[in-house]
Amino acid sequence: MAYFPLFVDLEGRQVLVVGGGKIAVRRVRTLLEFGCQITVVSPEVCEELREKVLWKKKRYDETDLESPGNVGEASRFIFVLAAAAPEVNEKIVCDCRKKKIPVNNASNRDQCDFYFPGIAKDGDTVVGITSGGGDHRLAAKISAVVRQILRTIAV
Ligand SMILES: C[C@@]1(CC(=O)O)c2cc3[nH]c(cc4nc(cc5[nH]c(cc(n2)[C@H]1CCC(=O)O)[C@@](C)(CC(=O)O)[C@@H]5CCC(=O)O)C(CC(=O)O)=C4CCC(=O)O)c(CCC(=O)O)c3CC(=O)O
Ligand SMILES: NC(=O)C1=CN([C@@H]2O[C@H](COP(=O)(O)OP(=O)(O)OC[C@H]3O[C@@H](n4cnc5c(N)ncnc54)[C@H](O)[C@@H]3O)[C@@H](O)[C@H]2O)C=CC1
Repeated sequence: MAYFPLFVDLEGRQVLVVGGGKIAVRRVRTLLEFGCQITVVSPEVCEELREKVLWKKKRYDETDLESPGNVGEASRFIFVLAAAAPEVNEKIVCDCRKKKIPVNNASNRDQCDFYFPGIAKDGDTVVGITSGGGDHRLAAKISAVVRQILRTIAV
C-alpha cells in the first residue's frame, strides 16, 4: 500500500540523528531547512555540522533517547534517524519501539516507521517523493526533475 505524505511542522522540535557520515550529513542538511533542533550522536561528525547541531561525541546508547536537556515531554524527540552501521541502527530501532518514538533505519527499509523522502523545496512549497521504499534510485531521479521544475517556475 502506498504511503500517505503527511506534512509536519518541525519548527523548534527535537530530532535525534545517530551517525555522522555521508547519509546523516545529507539528511541533517535537509532537516535544518525545516527549523528543527538536531542532536547528533556520533564519535565523528564533519566540520560543516558542528556549529549547527548539538553534537554528542560518543557511541550511541539507550540514554541518548532521553530529551537533550532532560526537560520533559515537550522537548522529547519527535523522531529518530538511525544512520550508523546496520547493527547499531537495528539496536536503535529496538530501543525506539520500546519508547514509542518514531524511527527510521537508513540501512533497512523494513525497519522504518516513516521514510525519508526525496525533497524539492522552494520557500514554503515542498514536494516529498517516495517510491514506497522499493526503488530509492527512482525517488532520487524524480526528485531531481521536480527540483528543476520548481527552479523553472520560480524564475
Ligand atoms: C527506503 C528508504 C528508507 C529511508 O532511509 O528513509 C531508503 C533505503 C535505502 N537506501 C539505500 C541506498 C541508497 N539510497 C540512496 C539515496 C536516497 N535514498 C532515499 C530514501 C530512502 N532510502 C528511503 C525511501 C526511498 C523510497 O521511497 O523509494 C532518498 C530519497 C532520500 C535521502 O536519503 O536523502 C535518497 C535520494 C535523495 C535525492 O537524490 O534527492 C542512495 C544514493 C546516495 O546515497 O547518493 C543509495 C546508495 C547507492 C544506491 O544504491 O544507489 C539502501 C541500501 C543501504 C545499504 O547499502 O546498506 C537502503 C536500505 C533498504 O533499501 O533497505
Ligand atoms: N537510506 C539511504 O539513503 C542510504 C543508507 N545507507 C545506510 O546508512 C548508514 C550510514 O551510511 P554512510 O553515512 O554512508 O556511512 P558512514 O560510514 O559514512 O557513516 C557512519 C557513521 O556512523 C558513525 N557510527 C559508527 N558507529 C556508531 C555508533 N555505535 N554510535 C554512533 N555513531 C556511530 C560513524 O562515526 C560515522 O560517522 C549505513 O547503515 C548504510 O547502510 C547507505 C547509503 C544510502
